[in-house]
Amino acid sequence: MPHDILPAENRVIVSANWIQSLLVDSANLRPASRVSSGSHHSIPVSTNTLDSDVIEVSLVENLLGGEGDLAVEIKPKCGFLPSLRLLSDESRIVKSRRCRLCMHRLLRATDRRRSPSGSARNPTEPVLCKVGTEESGACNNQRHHSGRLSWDYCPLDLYSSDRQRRIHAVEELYASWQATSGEGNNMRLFVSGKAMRPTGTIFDTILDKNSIDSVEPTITENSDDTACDKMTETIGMELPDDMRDQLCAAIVDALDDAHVLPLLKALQQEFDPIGIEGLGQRAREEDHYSKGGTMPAEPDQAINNVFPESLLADPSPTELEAAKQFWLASVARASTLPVEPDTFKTKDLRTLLVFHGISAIFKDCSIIIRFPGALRGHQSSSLDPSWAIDLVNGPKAILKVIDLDLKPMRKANKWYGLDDRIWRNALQEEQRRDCEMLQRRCAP
Ligand SMILES: O=P(O)(O)O[C@@H]1[C@@H](OP(=O)(O)O)[C@H](OP(=O)(O)O)[C@H](O)[C@H](OP(=O)(O)O)[C@H]1OP(=O)(O)O
Ligand SMILES: Nc1ncnc2c1ncn2[C@@H]1O[C@H](COP(=O)(O)OP(=O)(O)OP(=O)(O)O)[C@@H](O)[C@H]1O
Repeated sequence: MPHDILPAENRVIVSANWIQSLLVDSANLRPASRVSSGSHHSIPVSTNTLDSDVIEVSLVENLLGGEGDLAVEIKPKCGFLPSLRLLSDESRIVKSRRCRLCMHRLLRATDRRRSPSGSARNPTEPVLCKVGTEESGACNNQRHHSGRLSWDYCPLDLYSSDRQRRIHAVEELYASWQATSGEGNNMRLFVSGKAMRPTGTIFDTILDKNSIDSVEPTITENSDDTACDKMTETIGMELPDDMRDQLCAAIVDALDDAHVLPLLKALQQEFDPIGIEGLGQRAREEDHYSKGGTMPAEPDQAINNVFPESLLADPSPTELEAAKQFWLASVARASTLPVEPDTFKTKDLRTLLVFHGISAIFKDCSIIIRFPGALRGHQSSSLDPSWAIDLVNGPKAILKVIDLDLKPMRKANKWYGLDDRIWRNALQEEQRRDCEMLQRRCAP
């Protein structure tokens, strides 16, 4: 990543006691399920470190800005379709036409529908993207412009070379902000450094879920779930259409100026040549061959531990350096095409898993775009009715990429299992919908 799109960072020495009390005080801001799921590396303060009085920490610039600044955080997610040759006959049916995020959103909707209270809370069903080819990018989403209870943000739109599709993607991200009452993670808006909700209410911090819940009683009490689980029927004030359009266009301009999306997509794709499904298949093959057997015609259904523990240590500095050299070599080739999947037959499974973990970082990172001084007539404690966004006369937007920390390798089995659930559900949903359509057509 070029340094100019990374947050400025300084190493500073602070009191270990102070860090410890900060950790304790902030502990309950983090959703319990996220703490217990073990999805993160442990808090980087070892017992040893706390034995000394001081500790070196990383101080990162506040990207949200201050008084009068408007900031937007977006999480673009995965922007490409997997190589079809390496998919099973069944998964190819959906993975060739649906992007991962749209299928995941559908899985969440299915899970909600099946949960006892889910359907009542979420009257809408998200729309699946349906792509033609990735190149033509004929993303055939059904568009929702009137109601903002649902959204159909598709990353393939955002990463597309067609500006209209990029604009549409950002509009749908904005719709996700509205439909999730500002609690979704695909788009967040900040005014003078404070998280904003569609009602126009400004909160001290979006991490303070308690204050959000107390102000907005329709938010589910289960406040540690993911974006889609937060869909409620509550929609408050939204920006006037002209301001919203101005904002969406300015976001696309900032993304384009920084050339950040093609870079993210290249990193995602280059390090994920065969997909988690292909990696699982390879692991099964290696397991069978090492036991002297032959592969069964159908892959077994034991999806939870497809990768053995021995392959899941976190990457060593040597492995990370090798990955960096691999990336630099592919940049030097200056090819716009990803490395052919066949090339990876020579790479061992461990290397491919490390690569996959690196790809996962870029599929899950976020971008903060700040428009300095964009808010005219804005007071920090309230939204003055006369406030307006001026994205034309202010200084240039500042864009930075965040959340680029390494994913723990032990998540690989989870990634495999989730991918399996995601595509199987999409397949079932397609079949169910086809079946319903047929029934409607055939009804006397
Ligand atoms: O698997 P996904 O696509 O659901 O991504 C997870 C994210 O869910 P999302 O779909 O963006 O709402 C999830 O986002 P939230 O915490 O739900 O906002 C995390 O970013 C998670 O990564 P990590 O455990 O924090 O390292 C992400 O997990 P990884 O797959 O990146 O490991
Ligand atoms: N430099 C920054 N300036 C302002 N806000 C930031 C900055 N870095 C992160 N944030 C905010 O904090 C949130 C969490 O940061 P980040 O995603 O990097 O941490 P994390 O440990 O991965 O948390 P989580 O698991 O909840 O995503 C971001 O979504 C963003 O809103």
